[in-house]
Amino acid sequence: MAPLKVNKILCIGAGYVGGPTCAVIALKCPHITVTIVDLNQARIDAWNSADFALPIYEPGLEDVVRQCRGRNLFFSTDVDKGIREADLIFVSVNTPTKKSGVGAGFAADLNYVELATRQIAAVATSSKIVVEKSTVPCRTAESMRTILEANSKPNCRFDILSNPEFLAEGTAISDLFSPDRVLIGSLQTPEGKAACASLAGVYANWVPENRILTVGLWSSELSKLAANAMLAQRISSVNALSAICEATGANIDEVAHAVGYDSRVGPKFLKASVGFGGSCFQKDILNLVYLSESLHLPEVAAYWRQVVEMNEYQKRRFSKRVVDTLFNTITGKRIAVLGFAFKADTGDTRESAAITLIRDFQSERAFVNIYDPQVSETQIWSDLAEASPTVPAETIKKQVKICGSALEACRDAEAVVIATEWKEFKEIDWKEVYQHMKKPAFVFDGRLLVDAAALTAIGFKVTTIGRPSL
Ligand SMILES: NC(=O)C1=CN([C@@H]2O[C@H](COP(=O)(O)OP(=O)(O)OC[C@H]3O[C@@H](n4cnc5c(N)ncnc54)[C@H](O)[C@@H]3O)[C@@H](O)[C@H]2O)C=CC1
Ligand SMILES: O=C(O)[C@H]1O[C@H](OP(=O)(O)OP(=O)(O)OC[C@H]2O[C@@H](n3ccc(=O)[nH]c3=O)[C@H](O)[C@@H]2O)[C@H](O)[C@@H](O)[C@@H]1O
Repeated sequence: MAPLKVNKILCIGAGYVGGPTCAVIALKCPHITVTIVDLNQARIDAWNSADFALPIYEPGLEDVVRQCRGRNLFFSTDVDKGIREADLIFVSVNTPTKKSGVGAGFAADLNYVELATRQIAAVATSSKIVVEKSTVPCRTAESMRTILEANSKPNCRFDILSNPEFLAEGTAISDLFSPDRVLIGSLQTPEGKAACASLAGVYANWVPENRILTVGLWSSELSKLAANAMLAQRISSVNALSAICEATGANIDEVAHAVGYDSRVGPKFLKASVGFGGSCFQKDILNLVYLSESLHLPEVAAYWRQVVEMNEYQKRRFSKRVVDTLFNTITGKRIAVLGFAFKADTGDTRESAAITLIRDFQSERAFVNIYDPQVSETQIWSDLAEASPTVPAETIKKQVKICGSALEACRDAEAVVIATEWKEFKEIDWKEVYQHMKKPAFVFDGRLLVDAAALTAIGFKVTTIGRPSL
């Protein structure tokens, strides 16, 4: 069966994945028309804004959108029109953890995937390749196929592919320009293989052939969950070791360096931290836990669950260390939290460790000053309200101040907590910060970011994750 040549691509979901991924496809494939649709009008308006005030902050993204928007890249809320016109449709909608019902707290909420699939089935009048871009539990493609086939019109066939996304926020554009691999899963039938070749043909416009991996549908779906689980497991492993370092006098940076030098382990993703955040690690591991339990594999479920538990422990441990070091009480004290995003170079705050730390400080009745170079005030207030649903908004506003600079956040504070590894925190004038803080002035480095010896020489009392207290 000859693969279909793709001329028109639709992406349903203009979020952190759909937006950058399909913008890069438009850039690299000028002969393909790419339309990205979303139900969220404000999001689409931001993608279309005249001054390129895009809805997500991602280095290099604006440049890509500037080159393609209006040429072969379009953003719209007209989902039906997009479906009718496309040959290939990416489903890149959110798949959050279920909040209620069966599997609440663990299983992925597939409602958005199902609604998008049903809309494709209802509207399509010609054959389509439907690509699962969202991260989904193993065998979701089967449910999508059942829905599509049960609702398809005559002469309308649907081929389903799995093409999970591996980009990381903050480096999305470079990850998309030169991915370690592109993974495409398909049914191993002639039709499935032809659809797979069509999508591979799109990526082949810029990705070397040996980096385009083609596998079975279920392997592809599971590989995405497995990749995130194993990445998160590395961080939980190094964070577990950081607790041993603090108690023994070993230094986690030195330990990680020594371990990572083994070519079988490798040096990347071994940075101890105040805990991993982001929209996916926790969600995808819980999804794997749920899958394991559903398959009656309780030992496997417990194994993966521990990765998330270790992460919770790391955040708790760090908050406690702040309180212990500040003479066992932070009530009425002012703490500057530098960084609110879940990692540097993104404005995304989903599951950010900073949110948990600030909630802990608030419950100890401390005052908190927050500064982040990319996160909006509205987002911070909304995250803090969600983290403490029983605390009235006025109480939160009395305890928390959002500041316009790191220096302003640190003024009159007794302690600075580095929660996100923004480069600018390394480069601030720490001597000036010291002058304006209460004494003794404490720094808690949750990201192994600053030069502890240099700060100690200025006069700070520095506590670093994975190193014993001075
Ligand atoms: N954020 C990340 O770095 C990565 C996320 N993923 C996965 O990609 C998927 C999407 O994640 P994000 O882009 O972060 O989510 P997001 O929440 O930023 O974007 C999803 C978008 O889909 C839209 N949407 C939902 N249902 C729709 C429908 N029926 N029609 C039109 N639009 C609809 C929502 O309004 C939202 O704007 C998730 O499954 C996630 O696990 C995978 C790799 C990386
Ligand atoms: O499925 C997803 O959503 C994505 O999840 C992660 O990407 P992302 O969450 O954007 O960012 P990471 O760089 O993986 O960082 C995740 C968290 O781990 C923390 N981290 C990372 C690395 C490290 O060594 N130590 C550490 O604490 C980061 O600060 C951050 O809070 C994966 O890296 C991507 O491959 C995947 O596509």
